[in-house]
Amino acid sequence: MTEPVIDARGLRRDFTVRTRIGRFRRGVRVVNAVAGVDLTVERGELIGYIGPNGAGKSTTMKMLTGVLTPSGGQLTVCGLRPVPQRVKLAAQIGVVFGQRSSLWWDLPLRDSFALQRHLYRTPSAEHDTRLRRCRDLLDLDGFLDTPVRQLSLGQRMRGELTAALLHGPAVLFLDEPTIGLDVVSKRAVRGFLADLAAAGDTTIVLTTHDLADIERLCRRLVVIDHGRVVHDGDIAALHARYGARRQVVVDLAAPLADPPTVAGATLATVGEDGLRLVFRLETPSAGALITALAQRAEIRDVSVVEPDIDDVVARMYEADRPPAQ
Ligand SMILES: Nc1ncnc2c1ncn2[C@@H]1O[C@H](COP(=O)(O)OP(=O)(O)OP(=O)(O)O)[C@@H](O)[C@H]1O
Repeated sequence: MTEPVIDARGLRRDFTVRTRIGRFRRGVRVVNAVAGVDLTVERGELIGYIGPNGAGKSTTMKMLTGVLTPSGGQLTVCGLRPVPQRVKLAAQIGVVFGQRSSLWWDLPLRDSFALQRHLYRTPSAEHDTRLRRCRDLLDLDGFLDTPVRQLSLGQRMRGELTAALLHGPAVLFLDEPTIGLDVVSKRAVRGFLADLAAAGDTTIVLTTHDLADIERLCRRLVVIDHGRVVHDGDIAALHARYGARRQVVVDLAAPLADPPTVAGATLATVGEDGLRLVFRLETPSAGALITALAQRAEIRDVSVVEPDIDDVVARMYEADRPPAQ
């Protein structure tokens, strides 16, 4: 068996934070930002690394990319120890962190990419092939000659993704790559990542709060909360385990005095005019509910609303918390 691309055992990172106690005294408090994470990622996998604010996602990403030294545990990425072997690791990984740019602000994208090639000493033919592919798939040609500071956020993000891939990394780390992007750029970025994942050569670790990113891209979700992994599996298993409910929104032609009771569906709200009913589904299928309603009333429209990932995470959070004393 080949070695996993990412292998973390009991990975920890603490921060010591100064606090004020009363008016004059000061104390220190230790924050266990990452509190013993086990994570194994095989070559070619795409994982979603998700969790509520402050869960420890960015801290983990910083350790995986060699920016932060772990406080404990064992960690290898591409067989390397990220901090001591940071220079070697840089050749193996690509990083897109929303707040930081790897592009030169005053240069056109085209020149940033050329500099990138020199920095990484990428052979021209390889560089040109990869750039050609990114130009096509991310539709870069309209703004290749525009200075980076004049690009829209969506254009810049497409440029950042290209820059992260031109040296042919084995692993791509993406922190919120679609946050704040316009619809066209979001679609371009998601489509591009889906293709990259399907090709199977690049391992991708993605943190995001965007449900559409997760549903479109992540077969495997690793959920972290309070610095610990609380779920590692697919999205269906997550929904099943934490009982997030889909909703069925039904618009009727006329109000219905006494909506039918159907096993597996609970009437959650009725619109003010009585024309819109919202049901919470306990079972995977909305079929029985729609059939029962259609026998009693004229249905104008039906839509099924998937549970929000934040909702799932919130439930998970409640489930793991000890009951209030
Ligand atoms: N440099 C630091 N000094 C002190 N505490 C820190 C530092 N960096 C992170 N923390 C704390 O560690 C915990 C985890 O933070 P982290 O940024 O990793 O969370 P996150 O899951 O990425 O959150 P978000 O979704 O809001 O970006 C938080 O309680 C945060 O306040």
